[in-house]
Amino acid sequence: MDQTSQASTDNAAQGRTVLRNYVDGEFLSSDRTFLNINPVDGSVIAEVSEADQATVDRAVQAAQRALSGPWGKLSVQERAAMLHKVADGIEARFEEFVAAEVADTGRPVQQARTLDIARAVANFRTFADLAKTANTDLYEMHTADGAGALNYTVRKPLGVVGVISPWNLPLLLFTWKVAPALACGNTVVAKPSEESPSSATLLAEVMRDAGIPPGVFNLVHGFGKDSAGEFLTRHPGIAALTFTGESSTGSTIMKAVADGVKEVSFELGGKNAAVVFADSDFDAAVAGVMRSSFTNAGQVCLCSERVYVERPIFDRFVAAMRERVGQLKLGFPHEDGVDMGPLISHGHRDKVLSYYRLAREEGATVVAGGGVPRFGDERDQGAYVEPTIWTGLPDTARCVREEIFGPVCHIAPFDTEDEVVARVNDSDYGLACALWTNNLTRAHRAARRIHVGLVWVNTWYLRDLRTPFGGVKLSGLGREGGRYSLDFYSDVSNICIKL
Ligand SMILES: O=C(O)C(=O)/C=C/C=C/O
Repeated sequence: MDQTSQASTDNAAQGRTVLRNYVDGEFLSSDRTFLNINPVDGSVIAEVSEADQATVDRAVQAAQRALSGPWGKLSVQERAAMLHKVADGIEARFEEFVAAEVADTGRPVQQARTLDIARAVANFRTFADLAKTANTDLYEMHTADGAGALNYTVRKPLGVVGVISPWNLPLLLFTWKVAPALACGNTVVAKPSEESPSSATLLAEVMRDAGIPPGVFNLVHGFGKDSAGEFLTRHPGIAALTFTGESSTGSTIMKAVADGVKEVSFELGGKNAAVVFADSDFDAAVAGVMRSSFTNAGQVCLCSERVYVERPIFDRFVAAMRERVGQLKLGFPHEDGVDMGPLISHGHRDKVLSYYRLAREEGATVVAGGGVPRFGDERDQGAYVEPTIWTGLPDTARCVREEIFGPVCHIAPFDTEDEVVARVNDSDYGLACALWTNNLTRAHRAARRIHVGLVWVNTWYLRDLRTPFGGVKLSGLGREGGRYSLDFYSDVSNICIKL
């Protein structure tokens, strides 16, 4: 491992950029690298230095030391001020972060600007301020001797927090975890997805330049078996682990941390429903379901892959969706008005296309899409798929029950509220649901009956960062957001004083 002060270097021999790990304030290359591929055209963006067990050990040890260094002595106000400086640093290099995110994912530049990087800044600022202003509990207690007792709660750092984040909203989700973990006084060893390492690596430079002390924030790259993610999960020096990704991986991580009885926060998969009642604002519902089905090429854990439409408007709704899907512009990230980019990788595209084939085998009517677009240029080497709509499948179909994580939805009619609530709840997942209705009483009633962590009514993915975020069943464990993050990233202790 050679140590340098820069997040990346040029591999002159190959003419490639090499992304580094960041451990104890130093950027480390390694003799093992993997390729980071641009999903727009299949080109190589960079080589990524893979962190071996020794590097992960070094990172955890540095993070442990940092807890008792200057970082551990900061007041919450001083910590918050540093996190605001990190947010300032992201803003100062905003376009570099946009470019990094777009290179790794091929998403429209407009989305990277208005969602991904903007939310990274918001995540740091929100949790810096929440940590400063959050209250804790105090209970005055009556006692038999009449003197009473006082109970008050204190939040203390957990220690070293392990972060494993996904490729679908890379910097948004990476900072959704790193920001509160640091705001609560912890130190962090974080592993971004191998599919989207660039923005997290750039963040390491911003952390260093903002004055975050060495060892407080550490970044390790890797993927697959026997790699940084596993080393991190199993490491005895990790006090808690937060993970966003597939449910099956979450289950594997849970087994790995079980012996150490570590705290885990999981934001996992979903097979989310959108429910459109006949009394909804039709155009708003069409626009909303287009967003919730095709945003980020359907690669958001909150996307609607199941759409239920009340029968009187079913045919009209399907026709409107078919027309709108035909108008979606698939293109290069920098093109004006582009709605959708490629999937994250050829591997993920193979998975989505396997469901496109399965749907036909299960008897779906392919209302729109169902294949691979042909551009006649370098995008044909990318990972694009057509946005797709199905109808006609039974609720038991695999395409209606399994998470596909692509730009696709199945639309089915329903007749009564009781029926659709039961069908929405008939799922192994329970993350999010979007309801479209102008009947206020029904909105409240149905929202409470649906077994998920997040319900949106007449909107989708409208986020107040103070609210709890997470799912039930296979969609996850725990809640993050607002004080829920403060409670997860802290040891909460009660102190009882006898008066
Ligand atoms: O918006 C958020 O804070 C969030 O966690 C989004 C998660 C999306 C997962 O695919």
